[in-house]
Amino acid sequence: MTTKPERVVLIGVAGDSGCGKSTFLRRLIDLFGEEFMTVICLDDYHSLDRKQRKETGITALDPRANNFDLMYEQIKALKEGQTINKPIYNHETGLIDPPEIVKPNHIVVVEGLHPLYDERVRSLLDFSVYFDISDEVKIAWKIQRDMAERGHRYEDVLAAINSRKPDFQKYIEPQREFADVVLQVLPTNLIKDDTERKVLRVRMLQREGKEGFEPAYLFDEGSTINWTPCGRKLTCSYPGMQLYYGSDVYYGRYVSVLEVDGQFDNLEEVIYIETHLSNTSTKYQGELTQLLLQHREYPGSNNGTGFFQVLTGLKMRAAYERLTAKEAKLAVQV
Ligand SMILES: Nc1ncnc2c1ncn2[C@@H]1O[C@H](COP(=O)(O)OP(=O)(O)OP(=O)(O)O)[C@@H](O)[C@H]1O
Ligand SMILES: O=C(CO)[C@H](O)[C@H](O)COP(=O)(O)O
Repeated sequence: MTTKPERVVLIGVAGDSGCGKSTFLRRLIDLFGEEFMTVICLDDYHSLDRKQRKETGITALDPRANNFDLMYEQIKALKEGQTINKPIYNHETGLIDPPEIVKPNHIVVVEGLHPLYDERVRSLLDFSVYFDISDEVKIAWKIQRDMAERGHRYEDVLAAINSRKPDFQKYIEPQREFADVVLQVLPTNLIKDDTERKVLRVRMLQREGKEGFEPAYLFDEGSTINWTPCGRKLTCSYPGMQLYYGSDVYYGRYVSVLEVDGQFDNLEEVIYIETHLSNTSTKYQGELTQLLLQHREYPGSNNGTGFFQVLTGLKMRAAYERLTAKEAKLAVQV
């Protein structure tokens, strides 16, 4: 940590395992800097260790396997500027290790399966995102990672995903109702019966009416836009690229929707898309493209997943700047 924060800004990053949360956190570090930001992984609040879960048949996704009272007390304490003694869940051993000291920081990110599940924890968050990856894409990503990097067999990966599904639908997925931004990753509409899942359709749902959050839009705020940017200024090989902007109702609330279907052939050309977006919360024209280019090696940098992850990060930075400026103003008035 650099200096003692006047105001701790709390960010929630929710989603199932293997949905791109770690990649997103790396993008947040690019924006805030490692020193300025502390990440709390909510797996550390598992109250049942691996053996206990196996014995009881309760999964880690089930609230009964997690200590929400402690989670709330400790996140609240951090937000109030206090140091906490946080438990640690050890993924290597499956055991709960002795706790560690965590100091408050300017930005505290709470990431994992349940940041929006408990009403008390949720109410502490200043900004939140939910990673909503469709089953088809989740399976493709998990199979690619677990087979290539962890030596798992195809059938085992599939069985693991299926065994988590009932609790995922009961306890994890419903949290998307409460997120300020939902990033949906779906199969492309550009290829009929695509099975490779390399080309993706990505949607960024931005909550309307949240104080200080101005959703990004394409061309004209409030309109419905379908845009095919391929041509002289954007190189698109097969199957091309399609953008959409419009409004929708999501869990009974208005959201602004931005969508990118397809992939970028040349990342430098993303600037062309960026210049047609407004309310991006960038500090200069081209910053979004620059941030993408900075880590072109991250998964998804060449499609809507990377693009919208960066845009969501910029919205979080804007929230941080607004909240800390407000705090500073109040301090001057006192
Ligand atoms: N945008 C993307 N495009 C393609 N593959 C991706 C993308 N994001 C993530 N993946 C794949 O999914 C894997 C998991 O991503 P990541 O580690 O960011 O997710 P996570 O939610 O933090 O997972 P875990 O909780 O299991 O650590 C990556 O190794 C990569 O194979
Ligand atoms: O969904 C998860 C969050 O990352 C894990 O499955 C959960 O934390 C249990 O971990 P492990 O499988 O290592 O015991």
